[in-house]
Amino acid sequence: MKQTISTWRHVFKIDPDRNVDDAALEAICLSGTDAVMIGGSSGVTYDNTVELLSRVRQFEVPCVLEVSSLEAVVPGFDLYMIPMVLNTKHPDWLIGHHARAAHKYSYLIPWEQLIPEGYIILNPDCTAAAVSEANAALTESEAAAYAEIADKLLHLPIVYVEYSGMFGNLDLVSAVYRSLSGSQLFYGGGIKDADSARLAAAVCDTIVVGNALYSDLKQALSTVAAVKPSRV
Ligand SMILES: CC(C)=CCC/C(C)=C/CC/C(C)=C/CC/C(C)=C/CC/C(C)=C/CC/C(C)=C/CC/C(C)=C/COP(=O)(O)OP(=O)(O)O
Ligand SMILES: O=P(O)(O)OC[C@@H](O)CO
Ligand SMILES: [Mg+2]
Repeated sequence: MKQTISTWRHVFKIDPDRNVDDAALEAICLSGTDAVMIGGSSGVTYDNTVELLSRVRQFEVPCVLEVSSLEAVVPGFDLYMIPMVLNTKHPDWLIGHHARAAHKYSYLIPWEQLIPEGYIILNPDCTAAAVSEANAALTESEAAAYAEIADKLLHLPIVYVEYSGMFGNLDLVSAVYRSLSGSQLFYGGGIKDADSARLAAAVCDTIVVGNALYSDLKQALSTVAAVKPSRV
């Protein structure tokens, strides 16, 4: 299925390292979300990714893999989102792992299905920040400067402001949004209900909802209608 991400307003991110029962997965996939993204920053394996993909594939919703580990790249997704951490202290997380992947597997890589994401990680306590050695202590204008480089110099299709596990500083997100002219802004972190979804959606293009699926599914599902026009 040919995918376009530019119309996405809402994405659910599900973690292969966490349990989701069949009823919950059905509700997520039939919720009207624009896409299901499979990913996590730890405990993601080939086996748990294949298993989750095959369960999601019972439904029509677009399903994309956010690659965080080379060992867990599984064929059969609609798209592969490739995080590049802009505010890392170590070049491995910006481009080093990626270059090693290309060096080893270039002939296997379906390049037209890969979409790079310029990550700006801002919750110092999340696993993704620890794994990728992110400098999460950025001011509003510093974060906007990273975004501007991603957009105007690197021409990345996505800038992803990541507050995984906490609701972010929306003044900062808004400053990032204003600095972009071409990149699509994804925001994720601490969206748990319709109100927080609406607030975040006002300052980005696409919201990503993850943890709330595991803490209060009903409230998490309500984030879809909060940001997407209702279907007739
Ligand atoms: C046919 C086919 C598909 C063949 C395969 C071809 C192939 C090998 C393709 C790979 C191409 C490629 C360039 C891969 C990149 C490899 C790689 C390892 C890149 C590094 C990615 C990265 C920067 C990871 C750091 C952590 C991070 C930013 C993860 C993003 C996801 C994220 C933030 C999840 C949130 O995690 P969660 O657990 O929910 O939350 P916490 O952090 O709070 O715990
Ligand atoms: O899990 P939450 O806090 O909703 O964040 C969503 C996503 O940005 C995580 O990568
Ligand atoms: Mg995780």
